[in-house]
Amino acid sequence: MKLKFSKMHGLGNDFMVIDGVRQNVSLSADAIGQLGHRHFGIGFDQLLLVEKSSTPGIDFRYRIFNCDGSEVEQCGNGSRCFARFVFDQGLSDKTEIAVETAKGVIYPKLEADGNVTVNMGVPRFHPTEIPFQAPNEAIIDPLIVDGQVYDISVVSMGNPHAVQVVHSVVTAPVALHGPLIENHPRFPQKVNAGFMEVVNRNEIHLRVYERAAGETLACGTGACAAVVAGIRRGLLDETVRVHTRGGDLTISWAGVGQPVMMTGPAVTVFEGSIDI
Ligand SMILES: N[C@@H](CCC[C@H](N)C(=O)O)C(=O)O
Repeated sequence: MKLKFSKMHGLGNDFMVIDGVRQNVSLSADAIGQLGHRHFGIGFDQLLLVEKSSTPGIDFRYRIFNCDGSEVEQCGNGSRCFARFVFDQGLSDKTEIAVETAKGVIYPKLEADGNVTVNMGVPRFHPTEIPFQAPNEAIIDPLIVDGQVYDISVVSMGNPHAVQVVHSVVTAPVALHGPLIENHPRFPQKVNAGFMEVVNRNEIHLRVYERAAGETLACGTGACAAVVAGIRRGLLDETVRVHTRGGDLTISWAGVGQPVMMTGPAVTVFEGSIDI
């Protein structure tokens, strides 16, 4: 069978996006892993699958798979590409849609300037919602990694994040400590590890070692989690420019109980088809 797809990216976080509304798609974790391979496949950080939703008032269902084939709950850069894809492919003529994910509904909106703004939902902090092994909810938790104590803030944006503040993202040991944090036994479903350098109250630099994908050029949910963590620590104001290695995102959060808003680009690189 020939499977049609688009190759897209949000700030260099790259995706294979598949229309599962007009195509009958069934891919095993192994098959996704092969497609995701940078040398033997198409290559991507995540595969995004567009499906119909059976929930009244919801336009689509959004399924996300890391490049190792594992299904995950949320992907921020992917959500902007998802909205651009369904509009450009004629699956919807709406510029604002409601999209069901494994962990709640998100609301992407295509902006006149080509960017996409997404209401990413309300962040969660309770250890059981991450999940994270801790006696109670805290803004900062000490995590012992390789004999050192890391002050992390845990945030769920649907998917799990552990954010730490570093002096410089250039010298931060992302490749060395990212996998140790990702696989730390206190995170039973693993975690995305964020390294945030605060420039001022409205600007940060961020690198994220993503669960199952390694360091990516940008992580949308990682940016949301970092800004939320920075605001809770009293370091940041409500609206923050996040500089990633792949470019900039704007993230806003009005506080506990409020949704996180993310604005940034979504780019189609090419369309293709592959025999599966
Ligand atoms: N790149 C994404 C996050 C993708 C999922 C993540 N690796 C996980 O396992 O939770 C983003 O832009 O949010």
